[in-house]
Amino acid sequence: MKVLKFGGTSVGSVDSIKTVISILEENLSKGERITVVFSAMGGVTNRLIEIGKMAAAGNTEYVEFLKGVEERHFAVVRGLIPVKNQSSTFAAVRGLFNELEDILRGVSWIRELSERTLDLIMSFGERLSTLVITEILKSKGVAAEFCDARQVIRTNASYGMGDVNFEVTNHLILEHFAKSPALQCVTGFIASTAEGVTTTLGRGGSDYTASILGAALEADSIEIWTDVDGMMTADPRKVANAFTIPSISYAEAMELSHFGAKVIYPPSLQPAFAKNITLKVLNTFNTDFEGTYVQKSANGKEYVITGISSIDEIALVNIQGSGMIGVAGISGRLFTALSNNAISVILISQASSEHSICFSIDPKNAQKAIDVLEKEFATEIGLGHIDGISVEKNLSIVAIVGEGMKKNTGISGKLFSALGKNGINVVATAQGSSELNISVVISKSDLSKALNAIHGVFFQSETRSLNLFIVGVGLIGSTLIEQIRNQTQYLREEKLLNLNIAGLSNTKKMLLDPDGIKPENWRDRVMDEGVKTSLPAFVQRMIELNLPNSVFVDCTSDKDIVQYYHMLLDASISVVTPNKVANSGSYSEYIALQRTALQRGVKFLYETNVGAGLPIINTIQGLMASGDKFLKIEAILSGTLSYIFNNFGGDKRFVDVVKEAKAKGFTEPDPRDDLSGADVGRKILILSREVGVPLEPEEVKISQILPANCLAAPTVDAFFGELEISNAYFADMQAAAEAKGEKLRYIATLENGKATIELKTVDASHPFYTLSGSDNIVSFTTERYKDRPLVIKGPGAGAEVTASGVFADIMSISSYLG
Ligand SMILES: NC(=O)C1=CN([C@@H]2O[C@H](COP(=O)(O)OP(=O)(O)OC[C@H]3O[C@@H](n4cnc5c(N)ncnc54)[C@H](OP(=O)(O)O)[C@@H]3O)[C@@H](O)[C@H]2O)C=CC1
Ligand SMILES: N[C@@H](CC=O)C(=O)O
Ligand code: NA
Repeated sequence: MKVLKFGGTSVGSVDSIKTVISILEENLSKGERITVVFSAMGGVTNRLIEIGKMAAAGNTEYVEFLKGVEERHFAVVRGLIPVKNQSSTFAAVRGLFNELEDILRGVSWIRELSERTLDLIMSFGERLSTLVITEILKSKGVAAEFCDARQVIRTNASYGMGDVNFEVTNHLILEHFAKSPALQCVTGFIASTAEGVTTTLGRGGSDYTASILGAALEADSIEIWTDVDGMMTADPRKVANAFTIPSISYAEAMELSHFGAKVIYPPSLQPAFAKNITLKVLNTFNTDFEGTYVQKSANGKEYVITGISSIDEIALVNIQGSGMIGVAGISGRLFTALSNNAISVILISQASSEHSICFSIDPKNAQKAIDVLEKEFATEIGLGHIDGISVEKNLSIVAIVGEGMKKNTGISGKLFSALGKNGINVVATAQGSSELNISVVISKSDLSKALNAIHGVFFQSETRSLNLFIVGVGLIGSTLIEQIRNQTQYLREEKLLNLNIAGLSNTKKMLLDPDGIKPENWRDRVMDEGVKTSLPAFVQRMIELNLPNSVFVDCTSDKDIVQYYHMLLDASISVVTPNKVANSGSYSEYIALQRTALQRGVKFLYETNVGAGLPIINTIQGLMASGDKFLKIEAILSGTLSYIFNNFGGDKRFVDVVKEAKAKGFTEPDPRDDLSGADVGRKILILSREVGVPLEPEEVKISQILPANCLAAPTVDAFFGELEISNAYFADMQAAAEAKGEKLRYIATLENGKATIELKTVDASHPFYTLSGSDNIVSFTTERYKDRPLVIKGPGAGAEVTASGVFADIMSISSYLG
């Protein structure tokens, strides 16, 4: 035998009632013994309260409102009962409305709406819906019977939330059901006193009715039919990845619902839980879905936590003072005073120093709480034993819930690390010794970010998102987007990672979309929907969006963009860049960025600053972290110059090889940066800093390979013009080297704290002789690699290798964020 309860939305319209009827028919066709409880049609209870208040205020417009309610019920009768059977139901419905009209007239005469009268007014909602549905079932030949719960559920006279007398109630239920073999259609939410006065069951009322019936009748299960797919791991309006919890324990359901999950109200299901009855939360609008099973203990737990719940808005009250330390009874007095004034406390936290106690409450009680406590502790405040009482608003609570936390280590670590890595400050925290719940108080503006970040780390088999904001969609930026496009499926399937491009910009247009810009059509979207670029606006919007796991990717060579890095890192947003500007400015700037990233617990990654995708920076950082000491670095760090010296000669003019290098994507956006040695200068400067030599840019000694006329060229076009007329200069240089059987190499060296860059010729015995294409080569002589240096060699420029280095940095942030 089972009890089914249908909520307001399930019985809210002709269509939804049709579904309800088919669910009932299916049960009956299987020979199930069932009892059904109905809520009022969706919105009707609130409407009746409104109408009652209007009547009490003498506002006669309530009559119109009441007509609207009546029409909704008539529409159901017309829609679902055959014409020949309609008149008796219309008459019965009308009869109830006549009664209600009389009551409301009385209310409007005496201008008074007591809780007792309001309970009576509200009772019409369930009486009407249940009456109509019973008649529909009867018209379909089902042996159904209307059961007014006031006949079987007894409460005391606490109007608004009657206290159930279970002894009498259970007896009445058993008696009624013993003599009524027909399908009982029971009004939810309502009950009566022993004197027959109508009462209601308070929050979660119809669920309570189902639970009381289920427990009394020892049902096998209770089905709560609602309008969502069961209980979810988090509020789906805030966490797009939230999913239905298949199985949950009573205790977990209690904890989750305490913090806002409104699907069911488990305290009202206590009678069923006490009898160990399985509860199923099912969706009337998705009947095939399994829903959530609520049982004594949940089965087949896949995750260590069961769900995350939250309260959007709370106030945190803090009371502190040295006079509280070691003094017994302070908290007793505090909470008694609050309770005497009906201020309910949501969370409490006290440090073991006993210097302060903080607790959270509904913000609407904040002032009252202060007044109450200032009065209670007036003497202590006067004597200075208590400093005072402060209140902080605009806060939210997030709680992770689950029996899996019990005696399992690392869970709070995981929670706080997810918050920390996303720059979310924890204002207060509480964990009960039941280990069922860890709650944190955070700023309200971080709520959605916190929920998503926590959901991502605890429910790892779901796809996590990394939100990318890419500025610079030229050669490297656009290649990166293409690589992301090609990897989307692999990352989703194999790494459960969704790279969400949430922002894009070039110098002309920018587009931010937290829902994502697809790599397939980003050009069109930026063109069509983009607005005029403003970097400050881009960065500000990013910070405002406050998305979890955000990464800023700078694929420009812009000098001014760097000023935003600090702001971004400070807002706990990681930065990835191939742009060398930030790390090759002043040493203090370089160090400041490293420190900010470290302090904020986010990443600033720039592997492609040197040698494009070759693992040069990572190798140095690994060696440094493990305590190695660098004695010497010798390197070819320009893909462009490497390519030029590997391909120049014969009948190829120097200028043409430079143009080829540019066309192959090896050069800087301005190729003068490569040929002037500036780019290599920046790279050896960055390497110096990475190995602990704090050089300034002007300390790098660069010997020029360009003649003065090329260096002086004011524009890129003019520069190419000067290269054309200087061909003999380069040809002579090359010929001289060839004559010796040697090759030209532009070599950067760091030794004894000094960085130099020189054009040298190397013979066949030199390790740098055999380079080809755009190869870079770096030779590290360290204390551990002293006799034979550690050498890294390979293509050190080009769109694909650079973009893939940027991609790898992005992936390492994804692993870091967990
Ligand atoms: N090529 C290579 O092998 C390597 C390159 N790098 C570095 O990669 C970076 C990008 O190089 P590359 O792709 O060739 O350069 P491109 O000139 O092709 O692209 C630069 C992009 O940045 C945009 N941009 C520039 N300034 C701004 C700004 N202030 N606001 C918004 N957008 C801006 C440009 O917009 P618009 O299109 O409107 O001009 C363009 O989309 C450089 O820093 C380079 O040093 C690093 C390692 C290797
Ligand atoms: N222009 C650079 C690209 C990589 O940083 C080079 O040629 O090496
Ligand atoms: Na690199």
